Amino acid sequence: MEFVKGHGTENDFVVLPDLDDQLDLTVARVQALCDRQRGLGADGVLRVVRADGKWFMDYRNADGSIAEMCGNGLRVFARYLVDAGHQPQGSFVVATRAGDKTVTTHPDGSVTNDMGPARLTGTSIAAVDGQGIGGFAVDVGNPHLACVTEVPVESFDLTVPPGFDPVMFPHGVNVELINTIGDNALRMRVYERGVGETRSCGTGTVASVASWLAGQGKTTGSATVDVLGGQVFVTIEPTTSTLTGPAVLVARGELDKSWWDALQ
Ligand SMILES: N[C@@H](CCC[C@H](N)C(=O)O)C(=O)O
Repeated sequence: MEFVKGHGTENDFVVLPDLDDQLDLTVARVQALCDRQRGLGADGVLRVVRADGKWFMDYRNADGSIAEMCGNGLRVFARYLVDAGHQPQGSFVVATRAGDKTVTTHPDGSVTNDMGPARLTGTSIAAVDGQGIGGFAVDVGNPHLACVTEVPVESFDLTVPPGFDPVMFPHGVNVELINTIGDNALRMRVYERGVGETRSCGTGTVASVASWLAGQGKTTGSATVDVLGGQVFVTIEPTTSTLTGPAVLVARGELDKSWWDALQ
């Protein structure tokens, strides 16, 4: 069983090509694959399926839970399809649980995702390190609470999950902490639902820019977002948003069949 390891701004993934939709990707298998001691190690798994003439990105968080969308994963997924010869360089559509997304791969290895609309659904408070930090709830296909703060994001302890309002976010939420660091330039840290702190979150960067704009009374604009694993560029438009950033394939290999079969 083939695997590929890749990352987008160090948000890392195990890519599992399963074109004919044969794999039984159980929670235990996802957890083992993502475990950095007993598996390959990753923030999530991207299962590559070809269904009804379309590519489908089956995304799983490291804890085995299913999420609707993954922005960094989508770039890695697109890079894999081009690298494997399944798609020519350029634009094509990938189906996700949050709908069809157009991706455009570039010769320098970067990828631009059309992420769809970033919808602001209200305001709420994240409890981080004993502090209440206000932010906007943003739906980028998956749920975010994106909090612009003047407290330096480096100072927060994200080894502990942030608290949030379970009524507003009944299915959990990804929490972003954001500083403005220059003209149209942000820095972000993120605590991801189903994973913990990661070095980047693509949907989180889109939510962050939408929240930062909303704080200025704006609904459109662009910004770079520095994350622990690099930098991405986000544009928010009236009816959609785009995310551009690197997508790197690191390794490919074979999973051991007896290891896989022993996991239920
Ligand atoms: N890292 C991803 C987001 C993955 C899903 C998220 N943890 C969730 O549960 O919604 C990204 O790059 O967007």
